[in-house]
Amino acid sequence: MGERAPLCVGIDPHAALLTEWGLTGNVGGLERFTRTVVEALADRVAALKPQVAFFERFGSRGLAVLERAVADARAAGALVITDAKRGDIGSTMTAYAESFLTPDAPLSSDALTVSPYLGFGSLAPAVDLAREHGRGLFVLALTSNPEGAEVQHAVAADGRTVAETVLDRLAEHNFGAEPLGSLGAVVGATLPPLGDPAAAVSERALTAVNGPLLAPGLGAQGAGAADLPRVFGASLRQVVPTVSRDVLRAGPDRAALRATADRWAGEVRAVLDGAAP
Ligand SMILES: O=c1ccn([C@@H]2O[C@H](COP(=O)(O)O)[C@@H](O)[C@H]2O)c(=O)[nH]1
Repeated sequence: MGERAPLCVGIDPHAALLTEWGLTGNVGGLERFTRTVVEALADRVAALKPQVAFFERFGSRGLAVLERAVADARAAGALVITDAKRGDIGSTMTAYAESFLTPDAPLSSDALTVSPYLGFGSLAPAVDLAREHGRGLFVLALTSNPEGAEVQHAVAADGRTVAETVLDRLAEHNFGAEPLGSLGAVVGATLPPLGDPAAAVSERALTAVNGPLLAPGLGAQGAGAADLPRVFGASLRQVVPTVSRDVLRAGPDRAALRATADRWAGEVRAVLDGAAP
């Protein structure tokens, strides 16, 4: 991740955070919050991850704030991973992919989170468009929330968990790419350690993805940097650690936002450096 902090910070303007920052709970507050985060962090962290839900809540004016944030963050050199978790039948998936992955789209992003739970093949239009335009996807495999297990831990006829099936499909797409392919997975940092009977994927499957592993769950959801080696094992070098509320709570002071992001960056760097090939 170069000179930038090896960290993705989420832009999640929760109603409670707007209040904590002394902002009004309207689109004006949303805009102030979002602009502050982008101005404080877009020049120092590897990636910013706006959570679309918090912008959609305000309708078209919220989406206008999101558009500007995406453009400003990219202009400042941060990668923008738009967290929209899109997934639908293939023909509709094309429209979702065009909304986030084509260069001229108002919400044109470096990467998009997508859901494979209408079948991995339904994501084909997004895969094709990401390839065509040099963008990335993060496919939900093992999410950080405990409820995800009832779907993602289910065992298919061949003995693999559903999550492992998703990882294996990504591995097919990224096979041979160097240093890594652009199709990644979402794998929560909150998961049980590899080898634990409750872990639904193997170290082999994670490593074989040969693409980035977006790891939410740090901070507010309880995971820490020290958990990453236990959860990811040999795939640690692929991990993109991501944190939202734990950094955002430091605002609205820009220096405090930067200091908190720097602290997280230091902690994850210490762990990731140990995994460098
Ligand atoms: O498995 C997942 C996938 C996505 N998320 C999203 O990441 C952030 C986490 O926010 P925190 O404040 O750091 O808990 C949020 O936007 C989620 O929708 C996730 O948590 N887990």
